[in-house]
Amino acid sequence: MDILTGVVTRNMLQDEHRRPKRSPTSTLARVSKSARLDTTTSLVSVSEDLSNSEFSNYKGSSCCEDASDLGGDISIVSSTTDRESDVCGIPPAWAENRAEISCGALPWFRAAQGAAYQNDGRCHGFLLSGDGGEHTYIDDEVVITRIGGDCEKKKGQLVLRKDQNPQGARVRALRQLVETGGLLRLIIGGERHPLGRKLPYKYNVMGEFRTTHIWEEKVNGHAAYKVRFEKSDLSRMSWWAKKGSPLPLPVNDRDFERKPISSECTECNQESLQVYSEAWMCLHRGCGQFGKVEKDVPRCRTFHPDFLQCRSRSTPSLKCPLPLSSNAAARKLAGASTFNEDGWKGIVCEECGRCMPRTKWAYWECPSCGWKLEIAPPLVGIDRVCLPKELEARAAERKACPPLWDIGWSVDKVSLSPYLLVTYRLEGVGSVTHILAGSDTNGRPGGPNEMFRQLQEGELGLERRKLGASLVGGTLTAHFSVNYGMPYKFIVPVDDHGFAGAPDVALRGLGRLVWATEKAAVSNGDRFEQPNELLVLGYMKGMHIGYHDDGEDTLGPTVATLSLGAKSVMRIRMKSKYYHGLKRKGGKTLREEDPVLPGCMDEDLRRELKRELEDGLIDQSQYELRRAQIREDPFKRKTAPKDPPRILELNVAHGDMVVMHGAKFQKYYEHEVIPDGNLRFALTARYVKPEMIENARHALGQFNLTPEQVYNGQ
Ligand SMILES: O=C(O)CCC(=O)C(=O)O
Ligand SMILES: [Fe+2]
Repeated sequence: MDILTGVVTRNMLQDEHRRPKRSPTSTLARVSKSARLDTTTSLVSVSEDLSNSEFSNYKGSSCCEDASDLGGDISIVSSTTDRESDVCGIPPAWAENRAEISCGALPWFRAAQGAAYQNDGRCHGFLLSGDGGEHTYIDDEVVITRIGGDCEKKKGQLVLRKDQNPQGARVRALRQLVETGGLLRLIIGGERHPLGRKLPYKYNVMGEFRTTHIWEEKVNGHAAYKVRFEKSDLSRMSWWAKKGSPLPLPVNDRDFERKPISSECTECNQESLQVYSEAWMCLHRGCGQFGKVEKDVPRCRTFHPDFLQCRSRSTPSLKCPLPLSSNAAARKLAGASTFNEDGWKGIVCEECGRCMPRTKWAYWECPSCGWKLEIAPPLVGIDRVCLPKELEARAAERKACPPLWDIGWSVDKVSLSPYLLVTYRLEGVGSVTHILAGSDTNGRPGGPNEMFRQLQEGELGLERRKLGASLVGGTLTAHFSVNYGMPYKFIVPVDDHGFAGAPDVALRGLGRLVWATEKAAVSNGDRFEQPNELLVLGYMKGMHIGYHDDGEDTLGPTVATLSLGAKSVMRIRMKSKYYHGLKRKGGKTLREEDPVLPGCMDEDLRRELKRELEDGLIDQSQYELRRAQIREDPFKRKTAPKDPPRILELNVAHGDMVVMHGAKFQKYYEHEVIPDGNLRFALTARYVKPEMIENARHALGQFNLTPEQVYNGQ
């Protein structure tokens, strides 16, 4: 097989070991539970001699859809899997968790949550998971499920909580597919997927389907939408067919005239299909007969055979508009700028079909089989990520950013000249020091321009890591990182990079940040603690770091960052729990500790009350009661802001340094950084308390800077 062109040779197709082990074909059709009423099911097809059957046309053991069948652009999906499964083939793409399936590898399914992925009003992909519950039916060609949404979890089950909106985006997008005959792709997977068979992977791409029907039913007293999908290519066996299933009936032998029964409602005079065998019911929510059946009719559970077995003729010209995988877009990056958004989206492994996010800076690597897609990133000059006027401005000509809240600040052109020094002070909490750079320092030998190049040339070991707290398991950070020196939070021990082997550019950065840390700490009248850890972050276009603090108990009070490359905005705001004085955002329980920070909600009232408590005018219980009363009022106000307002929004440019100082600052405030441009690095130095780290790892944080790496502010 030629990996690059994706040509799969005939020999490969006949490669014996790639074929599925098939038991002799049964002469009986698999009759699904709900189709039991009709034993003359049209799915029966018998062929003992597989070599003469359509089967030999299938690639590898995937006796059905594969990458190219699906209009995809991945070169090959290996046909073997050592996974145990009850099905006869393997999916064209798969994933081990929800974050992988929506990592961008599948351009038609980028939904981090929910069952459907829509874009521009069109539904491109739909995930069948256990959430469909008993409402989901699947056989080898037909899928019936509820469309999801508007549910709440009750005893582990998703329960509809209101009538579903007929104008909702998902309903409209699926209805549009019914009307136009457009195709979408389905995925099956999750914890309790609805197919009672062992599937090869956690999440499995099924293939292309048409959306044949969308209708309303009464579920738990509410109007709920259901949808019927039908496999678009009926000529091939579905990979999810049970091992040993007969081949599908040849297309030419099928009865395309078979249609579901439709009857008119005596009350609303509208037609409704007979979906269930047990009874016909009106499927129009406005009608008094909606969802009603005769009293003695058993609960409708079995789909009517005509509804299940009717088929639409395939239209070969119909294809899904988006390619199966984003591999072609990723491959185009070779030789171009790899730092655009496609550069960090996932791709599908061309060996084993796994959806894999980009976790490494310079390549994609499959965590299952090790297959790699490497792209030699071109060197991006600083003039490609900064405008000429940004590169030419001298520090003294740059504008300081006024605070967005009433806090003390000063602008100083002298103390750190040629830098512009802007200091923001939060009384009793700490400070933020912004050291603005300009053309006078950036272009110097060993300075930021050179460092920006060095960072791209070196093998730093930048990786995207798993987010500790995330709604969707397996979610990765939206930036790459590598840690040097003392160990720091999420970095696992095997990734330890001591300063001893650190590249020159990391040590140069450290030298600058030692200087900036000292200046900031001393100007606050505090002791200077020399940093012993350096975190390098790399951002490609569209990446960022969301709101967080750097206040782990292993860290000292000063955090200094040097910014290189594209400009960015750094936002700082009070944490919600201190702003609202609540234990949890949106909750009712008050925080015991209420520092009453400048600018917090109901600041004056809360401060006055605190004073009364401290002066002994009220006791703790009165204090709590009165605080609850204060909180009640503003919360009833519809205008109560959901998120605390920002206090600072700094425009951080190439060469700038920002120092946050004060343990309380990290405790009460949080920051985020949103780069604006193709490529940016941030080097952040902190002091990790050695007493909190095992002795054997202390040496990692020791360093000796050469005279060139020491920085003196020039
Ligand atoms: O990218 C930046 O400038 C900030 C990085 C940061 O906040 C961190 O490393 O904790
Ligand atoms: Fe941070």
